[in-house]
Amino acid sequence: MGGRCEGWSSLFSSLRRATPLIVLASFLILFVLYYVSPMGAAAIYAPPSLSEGMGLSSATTEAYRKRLRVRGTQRRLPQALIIGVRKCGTRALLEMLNLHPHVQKNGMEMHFFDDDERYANGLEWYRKKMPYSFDNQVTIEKTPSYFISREAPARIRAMNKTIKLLLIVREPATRVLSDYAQIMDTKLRKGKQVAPFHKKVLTADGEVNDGFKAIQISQYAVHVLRWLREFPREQIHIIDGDNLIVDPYTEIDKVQRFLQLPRHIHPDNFYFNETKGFYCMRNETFQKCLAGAKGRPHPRVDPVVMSHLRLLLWLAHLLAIGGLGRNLDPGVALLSAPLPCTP
Ligand SMILES: Nc1ncnc2c1ncn2[C@@H]1O[C@H](COP(=O)(O)OS(=O)(=O)O)[C@@H](OP(=O)(O)O)[C@H]1O
Repeated sequence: MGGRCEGWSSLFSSLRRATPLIVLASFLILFVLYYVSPMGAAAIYAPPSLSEGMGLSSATTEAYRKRLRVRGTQRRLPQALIIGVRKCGTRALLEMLNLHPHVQKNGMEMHFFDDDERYANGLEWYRKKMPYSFDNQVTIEKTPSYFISREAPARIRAMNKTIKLLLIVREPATRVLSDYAQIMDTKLRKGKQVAPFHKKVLTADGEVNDGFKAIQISQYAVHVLRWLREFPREQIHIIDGDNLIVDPYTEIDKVQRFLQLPRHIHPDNFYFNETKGFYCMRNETFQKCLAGAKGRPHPRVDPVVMSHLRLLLWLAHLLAIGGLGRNLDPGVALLSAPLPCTP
């Protein structure tokens, strides 16, 4: 009897002696679980999969995502921006980069640097709109209209003169057609008429119609010159949007390197979706194709009109670069003048 009692009491006393050690070990385990558990990653990746499964709107998903805070994260100003060009694959680029664990996208177009009212809210307001990120992650925002904004380049430089800029372009006439397809879609939905493509892009005497905003946007050289006044060329990475459609990995891999990220995105992250006719994305936790508004069929246009437009836009680029031409002088006067807008 006495032997059994001695056994219990020695067990209790060793337990008592080990108590501080047990408490410390439990704290350590809890600490490690809290910071390293996959819940953190799950929280970050949960919204995209939820949005697919539950059909949440992207705005709802974005709002949900922005409220989630994982320990060790904070909201940061973007260290990279997709500045444009509209209809060149800016959304695909952002979503594809977001496959990288060191990238944290801001899903909504913020229009912070091209909208005076928003800009007046100040950088702290803008920072608070950004998603939570870890300190080894790059926060990326995309607003395609920064590209054509007069004010955006200097404002962005004032925020961070070493920021990395991503500019995705497509063959300029194809971009005009894509823009026209979107304008047409919106107008037809509202029961409005749309002028045929050739009437929108060319004047009656066969010149390029500079009054059409889609044409102004496709005159890349005029806008690029404005950016180059604020940023060195090495800080702007140009992505081939036509190639992103057919070979996304090659383009994304170049961006990974430009952003000095570990090479985490692989060819397997992309798969061709026959029904959609485009590449979709996947990683360990989700797969995603862009919504129907991306990759809508283009209206059929007379190939002669397209090649004429291509030639005229190419000439416009040369004139802008060479500083020749009546409307395309890249001098201060033109580059700082507001764009005429008659879409
Ligand atoms: N993987 C994938 N899936 C779907 N769409 C893709 C993809 N890669 C590039 N693209 C091209 O992206 C074009 C739309 O460009 P943006 O996202 O810049 O448009 S927008 O300015 O934000 O409205 C869109 O242009 P359109 O085809 O003219 O609609 C697509 O061709």
